[in-house]
Amino acid sequence: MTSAPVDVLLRRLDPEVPMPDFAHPGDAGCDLMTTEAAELAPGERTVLPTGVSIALPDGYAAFVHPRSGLAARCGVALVNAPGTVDAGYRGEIKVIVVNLDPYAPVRFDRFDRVAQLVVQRVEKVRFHEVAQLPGSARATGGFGSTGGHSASSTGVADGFIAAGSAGSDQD
Ligand SMILES: O=c1ccn([C@H]2C[C@H](O)[C@@H](COP(=O)(O)OP(=O)(O)OP(=O)(O)O)O2)c(=O)[nH]1
Ligand SMILES: [Mg+2]
Repeated sequence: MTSAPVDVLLRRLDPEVPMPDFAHPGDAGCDLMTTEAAELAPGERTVLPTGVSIALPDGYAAFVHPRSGLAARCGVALVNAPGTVDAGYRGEIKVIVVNLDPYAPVRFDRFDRVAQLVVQRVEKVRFHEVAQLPGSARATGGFGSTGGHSASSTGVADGFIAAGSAGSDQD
């Protein structure tokens, strides 16, 4: 059984940009296109405009995800993946791309599909401060506490995580 689609208002800021579309029934994401051509050197990043803005219903958010084909073929990633589009955001949806290929530049032409947008229901949350959290089987274990992999990066193994990055383990 398929559920009824969620209605999302969409404004085209570029009159020539095609409407976002789902390639197949059941696809989670619809592709976002860049309205500006760009070329990125290895390691370079930029913010690409998509020519669309949306109004999501209350209780929803949209997430800007990478496209796996671009990632596999060209090493293109989204710096903030997944980007979060808040229900109240009325500005142009933008895509923050980075060329992770160490050697080859990557070129985007106008209307190339650069990312995909996934609309999801999100819970409303209220925080209640407590002195102690209820116990759980995992407790404070994380960051590889269950083992099962042998990969290691010199930086992390030697403790060279930049000061100010997340990761203090308070309980
Ligand atoms: O990939 C993205 C991520 C965000 N946005 C837009 C929609 C989102 O609602 C707004 C703010 O995003 P976010 O909260 O991630 O950025 P911030 O740096 O926290 O900005 P702000 O202080 O405006 O919340 O920017 C995009 O267009 N593309
Ligand atoms: Mg924010």
